[in-house]
Amino acid sequence: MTKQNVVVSDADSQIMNMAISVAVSNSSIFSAAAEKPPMAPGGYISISRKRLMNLKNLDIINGGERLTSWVDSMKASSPTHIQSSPCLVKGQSSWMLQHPSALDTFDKIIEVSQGKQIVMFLDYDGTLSPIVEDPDRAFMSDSMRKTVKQLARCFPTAIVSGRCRDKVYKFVRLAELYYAGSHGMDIKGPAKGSKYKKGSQGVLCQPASEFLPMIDEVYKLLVEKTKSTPGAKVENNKFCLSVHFRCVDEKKWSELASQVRSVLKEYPQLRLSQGRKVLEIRPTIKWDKGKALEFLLESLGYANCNDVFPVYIGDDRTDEDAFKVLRDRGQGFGILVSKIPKETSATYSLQEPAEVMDFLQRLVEWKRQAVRSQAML
Ligand SMILES: O=P(O)(O)OC[C@H]1O[C@H](O[C@H]2O[C@H](CO)[C@@H](O)[C@H](O)[C@H]2O)[C@H](O)[C@@H](O)[C@@H]1O
Repeated sequence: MTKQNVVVSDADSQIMNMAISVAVSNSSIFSAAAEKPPMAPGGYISISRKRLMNLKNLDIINGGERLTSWVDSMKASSPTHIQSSPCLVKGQSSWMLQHPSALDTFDKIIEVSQGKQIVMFLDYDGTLSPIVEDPDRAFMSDSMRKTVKQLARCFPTAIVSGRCRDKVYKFVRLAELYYAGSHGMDIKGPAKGSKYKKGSQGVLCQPASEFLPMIDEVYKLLVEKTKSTPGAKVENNKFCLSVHFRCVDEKKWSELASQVRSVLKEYPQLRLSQGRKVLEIRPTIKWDKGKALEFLLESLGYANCNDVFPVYIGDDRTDEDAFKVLRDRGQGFGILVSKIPKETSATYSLQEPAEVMDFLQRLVEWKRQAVRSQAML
């Protein structure tokens, strides 16, 4: 297995020149000589954005893909493979022009939201809490909790997470928020204390409830199957499952992919996608974080409404569904939390949870100031 740097050439939009290092094996992507792209200057391999997206967005239905594609995708999504290079720095600045910092453009953002109701959607892991090795210890700081609490007093606010709703609630511990767990497949309104609460606000939506027994069954099978792979961790997120490989030695990723695939091939009703060093398994129903966002806007009374301004902040591929919805609606915008250039439908960017907190605090400050000014009129 050889390691080579890959520069993503973006013929269509010429946006991205990000450099990632991919361990190139005899994968389906690179195996056929005719399919090998020519070497670009500087020893980089140049592949088209379309091909990279095929690799990155590998949405593997019931294990039909070649195993090497799984492993390539796991590597391509792995931050440990990102290396600094002049090309990356250049790519970073051109990407930042396309996706400016939401902090630097704060005044512009406020200007376009004028007269509209801002509604906030916040992903959890990597957005409100830093990414850590142990998923059970992804705690949110007290200052972030305080900020989100203040935010929810100013705007309707929802947490949209891949985690099961109960677990994300245990981390956030704010009853006044909307929660959409299991990648939006489990939505509940605020228990108390929200002026944006509508009706009784119990469970609002569980579109995958019939999959519960299957998810439980597959969870047990995956735990059993992957127990021989050191560091692998299967997380039951109620309507979906996560197989973590952050703590698995890279040499064992192929073994883990093979174990997961052997279980999933018996369950064509489930599909697999990828997050940050995690394989995500969920029902094949047409429901995702984007649909959850639309459902929540509707529940809040903002369906077909022109004066709403939804803002979605997230760091993961699963957040792209919500970014796309906002793009397509032409309402509000998405903010991608990332230190590195990524293909995204988000409009703006923030580097890390600390910057997310700064941005949320500025929103709160702006709103308070606006209310004060209004009261003085
Ligand atoms: O939608 P999110 O709230 O971002 O949830 C996506 C997954 O997040 C968690 O995993 C990620 O964070 C962990 C803790 O920092 C990290 O160890 C892991 O590598 C990341 O993938 C969560 O554990 C998953 O269940 C969620 O699906």
